Amino acid sequence: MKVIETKLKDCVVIEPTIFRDQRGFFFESFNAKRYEENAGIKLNFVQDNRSFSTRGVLRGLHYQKKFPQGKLVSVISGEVYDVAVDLRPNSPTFGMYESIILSGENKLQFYVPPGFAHGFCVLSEEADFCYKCTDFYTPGDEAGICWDDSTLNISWPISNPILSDKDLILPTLSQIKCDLLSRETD
Ligand SMILES: Cc1cn([C@H]2C[C@H](O)[C@@H](COP(=O)(O)OP(=O)(O)O[C@H]3O[C@@H](C)C(=O)[C@@H](O)[C@H]3O)O2)c(=O)[nH]c1=O
Repeated sequence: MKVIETKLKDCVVIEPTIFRDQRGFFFESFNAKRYEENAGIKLNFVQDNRSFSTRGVLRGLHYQKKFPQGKLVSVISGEVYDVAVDLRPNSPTFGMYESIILSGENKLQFYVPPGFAHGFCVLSEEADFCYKCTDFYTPGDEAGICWDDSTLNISWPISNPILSDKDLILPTLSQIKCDLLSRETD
């Protein structure tokens, strides 16, 4: 496996080693020992998620407040533009984002640490998306930032995305900044 650093502290891209033969391919999509030794991912994953979306769907940018989730995300089939935003107030890269194209073809994985917001938009006709989480989904703890926040200025490759009702009314980063800072001192 190859681990590629990003400009955001602790957020890495993983290129798994793919074994191909006449039958097709094989790869380890997770291995606790290797992912800790090579990519520094020490937290245990406790929940696996899968979502299916069609072209133009944008999910995000989501995070959990009291129970932050680290996410190891990848695409089984299709192609997405995936985004992580550093929301850790004490981080040198607070408020910055990283993006990557994930696809069934490139088989890349993106590790989005706890304390980040995460989202993606679908570039193919359909996308089958999967991710492991380091904490459980906690209804009521969910939060988000609007995808088109001008401060973040994310270079989304689509316009007029299809959003959930919940994602249509998310606040901006500046609107949640006080909340993030107050939680840091709790
Ligand atoms: C995220 C999640 C949702 N649900 C339920 C709640 C709801 O009825 C339905 C759809 O939920 P959502 O609209 O929040 O799904 P979605 O918009 O796909 O939310 C996900 O977006 C991506 C970008 C992430 O990073 C994830 O952490 C998660 O926030 O599924 C669970 O049961 N468990 C979960 O872990």
